[in-house]
Amino acid sequence: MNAVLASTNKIETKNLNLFYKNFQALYDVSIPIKKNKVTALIGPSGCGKSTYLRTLNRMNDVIDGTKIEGEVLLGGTNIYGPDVDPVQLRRVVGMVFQKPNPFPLNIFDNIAYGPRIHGIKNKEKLGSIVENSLRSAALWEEVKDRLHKSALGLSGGQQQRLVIARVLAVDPEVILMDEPASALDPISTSKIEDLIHQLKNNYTIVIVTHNMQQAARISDYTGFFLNGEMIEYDKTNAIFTTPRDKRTEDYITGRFG
Ligand SMILES: Nc1ncnc2c1ncn2[C@@H]1O[C@H](COP(=O)(O)OP(=O)(O)OP(=O)(O)O)[C@@H](O)[C@H]1O
Repeated sequence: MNAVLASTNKIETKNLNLFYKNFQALYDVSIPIKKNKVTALIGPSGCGKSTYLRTLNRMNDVIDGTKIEGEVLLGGTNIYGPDVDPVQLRRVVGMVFQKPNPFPLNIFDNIAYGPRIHGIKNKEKLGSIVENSLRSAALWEEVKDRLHKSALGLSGGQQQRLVIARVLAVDPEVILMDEPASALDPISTSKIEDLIHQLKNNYTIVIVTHNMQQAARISDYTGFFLNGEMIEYDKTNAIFTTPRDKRTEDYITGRFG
């Protein structure tokens, strides 16, 4: 079997079309997203990467006038089906944005926020979720003595790891990241990249990035988007060394975008 098709799919999008009112932003996008792998989405500005990412946890639902056709299967279930609760879905498919967005609360309460909403009240249980999530996000050692200080006092890179810990605290299966390191300095970026590498042992990760070196460094699979179409999807190494489509080659060699 083709190596690209060999490992298990965590999410499959099938013939996805997305419209913002009369404007079509995605055309017939089909991608198999592999379990416990990092999939990078690359392409020039405005080609639909973030739009596609948002279809994976129905974040586009909150944008007025959005219409979607096709299927997004998560473990075989269409997430756009009538029985799916988008709030529950977003627990399973968490999201991290470009700018870290901690709540104006202390560090502990930022992480405990989601578990509390999902009904966990027990102090000890919350304490262990907070500690485990911060450990998994490689932040525990830096914040363990200031859990009751404001999260807004952390550096940008620490805030982004806090946001990742907040996502982990509700026990997701998939983590979507929209340019999670583009607002960070090189050292913080490298910490986030190391963290992504760790996290894929337990989670499936989809990341939008403008940085092709980053895509090459951290991802197992890469999808190249152009004008709302997914032009080419393959193992990252193949995309960067032997792209099949001339447009992919032009993009990765810097001829446009
Ligand atoms: N809420 C919206 N309403 C209308 N059009 C939108 C909306 N969001 C995005 N678009 C349009 O959809 C297209 C795809 O945008 P999208 O943000 O998904 O691209 P992108 O590849 O993520 O871009 P960038 O790399 O610059 O973030 C663009 O033409 C954009 O202007």
